Amino acid sequence: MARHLLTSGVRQVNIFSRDEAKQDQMRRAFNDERVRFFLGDVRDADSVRAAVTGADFVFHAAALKQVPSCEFFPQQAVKTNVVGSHNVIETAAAAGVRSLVCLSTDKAVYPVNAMGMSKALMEKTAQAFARNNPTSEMTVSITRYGNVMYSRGSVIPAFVSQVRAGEPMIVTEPTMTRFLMSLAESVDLVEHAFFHANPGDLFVKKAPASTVDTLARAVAGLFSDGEADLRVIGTRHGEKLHETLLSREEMMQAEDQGDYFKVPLDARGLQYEKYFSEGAGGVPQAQDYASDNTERLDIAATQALLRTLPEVDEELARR
Ligand SMILES: O=c1ccn([C@@H]2O[C@H](COP(=O)(O)OP(=O)(O)O[C@H]3O[C@H](CO)[C@@H](O)[C@H](O)[C@H]3O)[C@@H](O)[C@H]2O)c(=O)[nH]1
Repeated sequence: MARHLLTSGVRQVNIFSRDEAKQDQMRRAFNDERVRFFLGDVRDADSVRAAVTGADFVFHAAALKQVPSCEFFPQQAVKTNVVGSHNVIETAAAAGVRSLVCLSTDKAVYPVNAMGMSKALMEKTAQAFARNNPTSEMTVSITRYGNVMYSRGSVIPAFVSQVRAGEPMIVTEPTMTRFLMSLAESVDLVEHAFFHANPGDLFVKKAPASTVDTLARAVAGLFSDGEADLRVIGTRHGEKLHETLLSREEMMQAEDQGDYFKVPLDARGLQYEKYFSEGAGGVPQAQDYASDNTERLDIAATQALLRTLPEVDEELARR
């Protein structure tokens, strides 16, 4: 995101995070005076204030995001993903930020794990801010992602290194499906939200999906000449068989924007009797938008998608 912003000619990019070592790596990689680094933690509102003061746009991606670890430490997920997000929203609004995009996940829909539950509450916190502060200068919006391919700690780099080492590929449940998005597409989604959001809007990018079995075989086919060697270990703590980017109820409200769906804020107040109208009738036809009913990629199509990733090209060049 920062790289993308710098090429688009912004005046300054503030990067706020907890990890000084990673900041040091980024400082060297960017080597650009327009990038400023702020150490802190979203749990500490004072540290957030320094980073958002003077900013026009804020992109909030700070989170505990690993499903299994949040199952063991749910309070930590609440502190960072819920309380921390509240701190970011309130602090950014007070500092005069014009637009804040909060990153969420398909795991926030019908959540079954602590990570998804905490992200669902982050979404509610952002929507409640929009509903309760109609005169705020700041537009807060939400983007919901499926799996971002090759993101740190995710399954694709793990599969690549297992194949390269000649080790079996560790597969949880072969029939599990996941939406697949590239990092470039996830940057586009945030940009789309920055430019098109009304307060409280939620955006998703339409995306295809594959089973984990297909994904593993696609990686094996790209990085080895032999048969895929899969070791099935079963579902991990808190994992779902399929993910949902939009619930049926959200699909009923969603606006189809081509590559994106936008779900507008339900801005009604608590006095529901004001909204009574006769004759709504009928059962609205809508389905969840889920990884088991979106476009399904086979091995060849998954490989074609993987080949569009710069990380995969770099790895293949090292073969
Ligand atoms: O060694 C492994 C690790 C994972 N999986 C499976 O691969 C898929 C993807 O797993 P992973 O890359 O760990 O991603 P998720 O657990 O689906 O979660 C990621 O994708 C979410 C969006 O769905 C984000 O919200 C999370 O932050 C991010 O960690 C899942 O079906 C896993 O069960 C394996 O088969 N073997």
